[in-house]
Amino acid sequence: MEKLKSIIPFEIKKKIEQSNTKDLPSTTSSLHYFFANSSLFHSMVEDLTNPELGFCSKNKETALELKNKGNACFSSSDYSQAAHFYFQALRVAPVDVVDKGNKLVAALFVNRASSFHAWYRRGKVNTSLLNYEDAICDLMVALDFEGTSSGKRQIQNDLKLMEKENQKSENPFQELSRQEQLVIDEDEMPPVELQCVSTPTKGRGMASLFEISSATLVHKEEPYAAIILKNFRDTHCHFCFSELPADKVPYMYHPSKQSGNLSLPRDSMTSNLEQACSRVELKYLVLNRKIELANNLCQLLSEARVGQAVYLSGSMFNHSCMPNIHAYFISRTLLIRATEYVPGGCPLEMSYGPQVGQWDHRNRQQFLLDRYTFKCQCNGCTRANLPDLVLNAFRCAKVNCSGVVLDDSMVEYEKHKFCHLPETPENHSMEHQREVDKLMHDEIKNVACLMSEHSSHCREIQSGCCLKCGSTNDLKYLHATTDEADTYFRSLQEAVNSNEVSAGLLSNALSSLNDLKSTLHSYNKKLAEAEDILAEVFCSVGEMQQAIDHCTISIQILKKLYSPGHIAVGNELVKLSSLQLALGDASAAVDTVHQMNIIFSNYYGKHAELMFPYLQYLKGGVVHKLADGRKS
Ligand SMILES: C[S@@+](CC[C@H](N)C(=O)[O-])C[C@H]1O[C@@H](n2cnc3c(N)ncnc32)[C@H](O)[C@@H]1O
Repeated sequence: MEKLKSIIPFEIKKKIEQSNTKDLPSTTSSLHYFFANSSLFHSMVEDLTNPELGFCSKNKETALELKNKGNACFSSSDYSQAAHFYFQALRVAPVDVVDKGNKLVAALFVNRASSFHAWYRRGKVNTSLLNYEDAICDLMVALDFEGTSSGKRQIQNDLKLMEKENQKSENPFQELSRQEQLVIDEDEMPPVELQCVSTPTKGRGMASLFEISSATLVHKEEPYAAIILKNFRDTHCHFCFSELPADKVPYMYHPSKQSGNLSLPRDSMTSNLEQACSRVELKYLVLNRKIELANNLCQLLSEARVGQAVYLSGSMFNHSCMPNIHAYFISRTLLIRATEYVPGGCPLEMSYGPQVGQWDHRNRQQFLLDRYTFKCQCNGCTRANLPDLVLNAFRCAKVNCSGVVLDDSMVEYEKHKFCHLPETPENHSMEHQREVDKLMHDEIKNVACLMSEHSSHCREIQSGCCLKCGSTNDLKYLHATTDEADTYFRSLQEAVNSNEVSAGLLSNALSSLNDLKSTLHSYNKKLAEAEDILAEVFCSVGEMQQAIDHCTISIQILKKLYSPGHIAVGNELVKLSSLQLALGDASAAVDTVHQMNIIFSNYYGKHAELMFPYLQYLKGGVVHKLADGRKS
């Protein structure tokens, strides 16, 4: 009947829908005219009126014959045909006929149900043999035949699972995600039970009752829901978010690739690096490529945002601009690791983006307000800390004074933190942690002792006034000098990007570096950036020792701005070690790779090399160079 309904033309259906009783003669005659010319209609009428098969014509012999045909088909596993014969038999079987001691109609119903169940059973067997496509077909038939709603639900659930499995087996990247899963499964489980606690300024947050040592995995979670971002739909697996191998990616124009958001694929990076590391000649081209590689490697360290997901427990961790935990993903799994020793009961807080040492206080606050609509109340934003004091600071003009000089806007942002100096952590049980904190405290004293020793004085602190000795500095001159130096470095950076560095530009930049050193505080981030650009330039012209010297100074400043064990320092150490390897200084490279290893392990534990395979090549490069050195 449904088949018949489906062939009625749209116009007639519409006419019938919009009709009322007055239109009945016209609508029925249209229908009649249509069916009179339909062969399907005539064959159905014939079928229904055939005295042999008609509903009203019951015939014991025909029913038994059809039943036997059904049984034969059932025995040869042709369940579809068997069900068809049982169905036909039921139409003609008289209700009161008894066959082999049972009512024929009841037996036919049971047989028909058995042939439907046989579909279901065969579907299950196909599933266990991993023949998902066949299994799905079997279950679809079983679903059609199943009469009870609970049975239907059961089959529908089975079908859903089956379709998932089938998609996975079709996905070429499934193997890799399974491997990744193995790495995670074999790894340590979080040893600490975390607690959701209430905080005075940030709502609920997460903490551990017991102390946690650095590098400990504190949390692991699968997403509640996840979705891949539009730009990555053609290049990444929609389930595990991993990048598809190049030959599985359909070629097409990708705006994201054009704008450089997606870095080079990891595989090509590592093989290039491997090649580069194994070369002995220090040709300019090779060196140039190497620093390029190092730069690209560092870009790779900042993970591309491929998808978005909701993690129910993960979303309970609050933000801090001075985080003590680090979150990363392997496939869809969220992993959170402590990056420093955390005393029991202390909140576990990650960075939602900005960090002390990376951005100044004002930019961090603005970012968090714009992106997440909250005013940050973390320790980094409410208490004095060294990086915020020095990041953009000028140096005091007085000879041998290490104090910082702030301009108006820096003073405005720092002023309300002045009276909140970092507390000396008496309750910290770990010796190491106490020393780190003490060092930081001493450093603040060193650059801003007026504010740390006389908290009442802090409120009156003026821009241009050295926070250590109180002497006044000419802010106009300091700004003008650094602005001019900035322009030279910007030109140099542009020349590096377009491969057009000239001797003139380099010499201007070197004298500008001196200007910056004489005006900026020695931990100012601009100095680190200037040193970094110079390292790149010297590398590109093959002056490796100079490149290493500038890179080393940049790292020293970053260690003050962040902390010696911060991942930002680790990224720079990647560069330094590849420069040292290029120069053939194996023993220096050993030390750098060792430091780098500690940092990456702290942030990523056993997953460091899985996340950044090139770490292996840097280690391998060191081993090669050491072996070469022993031979010669
Ligand atoms: C992902 S939720 C964290 C859990 C949240 N505290 C709760 O009670 O459900 C992020 C929200 O926590 C609060 N929050 C997190 N870190 C904060 C911080 N450093 N300062 C102020 N509020 C913060 C903000 O309200 C923010 O929108």
